[in-house]
Amino acid sequence: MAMNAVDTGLVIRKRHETDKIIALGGSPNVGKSTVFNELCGSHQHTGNWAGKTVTSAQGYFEYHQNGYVCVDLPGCYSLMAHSAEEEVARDFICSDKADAVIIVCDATCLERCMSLVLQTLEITSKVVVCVNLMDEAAKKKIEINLGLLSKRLGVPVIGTAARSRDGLDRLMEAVHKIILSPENPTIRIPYSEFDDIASAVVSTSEDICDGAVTYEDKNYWKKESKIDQILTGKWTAFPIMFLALMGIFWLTITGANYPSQWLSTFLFWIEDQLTDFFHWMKVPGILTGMLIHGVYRVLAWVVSVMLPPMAIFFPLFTLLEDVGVLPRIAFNMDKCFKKCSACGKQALTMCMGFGCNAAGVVGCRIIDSPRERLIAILTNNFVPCNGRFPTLITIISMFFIGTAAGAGKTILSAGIMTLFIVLSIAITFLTSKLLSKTVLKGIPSSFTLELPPYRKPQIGRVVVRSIFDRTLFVLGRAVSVAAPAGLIIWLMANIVIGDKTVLLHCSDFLDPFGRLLGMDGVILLAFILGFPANEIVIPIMIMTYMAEGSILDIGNLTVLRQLFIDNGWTWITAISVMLFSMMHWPCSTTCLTIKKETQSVKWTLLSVLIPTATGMLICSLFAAVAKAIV
Ligand SMILES: Nc1nc2c(ncn2[C@@H]2O[C@H](COP(=O)(O)OP(=O)(O)OP(=O)(O)O)[C@@H](O)[C@H]2O)c(=O)[nH]1
Ligand SMILES: [Mg+2]
Repeated sequence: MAMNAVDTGLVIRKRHETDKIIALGGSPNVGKSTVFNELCGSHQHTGNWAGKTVTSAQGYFEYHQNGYVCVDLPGCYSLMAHSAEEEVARDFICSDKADAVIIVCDATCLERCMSLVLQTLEITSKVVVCVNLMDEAAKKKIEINLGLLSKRLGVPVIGTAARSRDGLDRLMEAVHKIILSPENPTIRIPYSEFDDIASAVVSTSEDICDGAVTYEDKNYWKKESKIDQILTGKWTAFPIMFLALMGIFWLTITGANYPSQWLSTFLFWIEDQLTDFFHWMKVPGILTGMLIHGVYRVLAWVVSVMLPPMAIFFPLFTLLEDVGVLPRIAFNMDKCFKKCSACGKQALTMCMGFGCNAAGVVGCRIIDSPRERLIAILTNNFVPCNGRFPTLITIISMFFIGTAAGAGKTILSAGIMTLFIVLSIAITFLTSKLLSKTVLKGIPSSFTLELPPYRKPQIGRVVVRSIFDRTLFVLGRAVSVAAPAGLIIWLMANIVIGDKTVLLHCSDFLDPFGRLLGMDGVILLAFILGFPANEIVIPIMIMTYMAEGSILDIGNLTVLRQLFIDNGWTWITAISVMLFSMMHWPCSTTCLTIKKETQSVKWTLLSVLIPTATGMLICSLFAAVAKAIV
């Protein structure tokens, strides 16, 4: 059998020499990563839209005492790759690295997945076809004759419902057998022998499915198209999106309010206990200062301010993602992006950016045209990521709403937050347009955006997974940055050079620049020190202001507000900080990711320069106008 050995550049990490390698390929959004996660116990990103997996992932599991390395590949419709991530899949399937290839198909539209199966069979006979989403097919009254399909294809065809692990054992049994069997050219029943039709020998996807897939209820998509008419309708789409966004923020702000206060009360109570304990142990004052008033205090702040909103926002976002709302949002925004000569899929990468800009930047691989991909990468940072939401929420609560929670007040804060997000999206459009008129000239390419079927999410699972995989992950990263930052700030606040502390020297130096932008030197310093992670910006401001005076109960927003006001904050400062928080340099992780994705220092620098310059321009304009009015 002819096999092209393609160098895939993918390093397979086997645990034992005898481990077997399984490739998991298939069309986009058919459940490859779900199969992968269930087999390997991993937590690859899954969700109901096409193009989540953009690089391959590896996992390990044992079945019948045999070791398997499983490779989760990006989705592709055919082995004729169009985009970077499809190439990853094609190269791996075409290389001879895999001992077996599982092609995952969607049971509700099997025909569409069949051409990839046929193409793969041209390359290797070690194929197992996994017809996934059998539960959905059953709901839609689609019947599939797996035996007949297997006969026609000449390889095992196994029905699964990966999300509930149904059929995965049978799948592995088949894989195990096919790996053990000697390599045979696939013996397929030629088309001429399919029952009564005898006109052609070459089988196509249609022929393979003919008679093996029956639709009992042909109108099953009627209900979905009705929902789509509303969600993507000319007059309804944008108001619904706006309200949904506001609803998410309302739930996040309302839900996070009390837990945030409880957490901070608790964590600062611990701080007191720790201080007493250090005193009792006769630990030198400098060490107590560094560890408790430096490291611990910033950590406590990051955790109490960030954890509750994230623990609410991420599950909500994941639910929308699993139902299938994300691609509808992209569909609605397609026209706007086209007008800016950018790609409609940028809406998807923008949505990813709300979670984490670095993830959004990697997600840009789903955009085929290099020009449009660069536009999406360069503007991703305009939507505030989860590290910046808490900053925005805290400032809104402190300066515009008051700290007492009431239904009216939280709706107002959700409204303000939504307006800021709409602004950030508007700036994304403007910058995309500007880029496509200047350094990244070109006409928009066309693409097909898939609207996946609505899927019922498993709510309990979504909540648990989004808390463990996303919330704790992001929090962990923030905490690991916050600890050393706390130490550095404490040192800067306690080392005196000349007549003042290093911290004061720095903030005094930055003060004139900060004032120009409607802020002050301390705030600008906090943004600069927050380069490793945006989450620590507010804690740094608090620490710096506190290094000058001293207050005790910083867990309380009213006290905190007073601290800020005592340091000269007005509503102008508050809005300037919010604007600058949305528009300044990307965090270090995002910068590194941009460098990796673009392979270019020039584009990385530009991606720092664009939001920073925009933020400076908008903040200084706002500050000048606002001060003139007041
Ligand atoms: N009802 C049902 N849903 C499933 C099943 N398997 C996967 N899903 C859902 O289908 C959606 C897509 O699953 P993924 O595993 O992300 O699909 P993928 O093929 O890896 O997608 P890409 O990486 O984007 O190509 C997710 O929302 C899953 O929860 C299943 O057996 N039944
Ligand atoms: Mg995937």
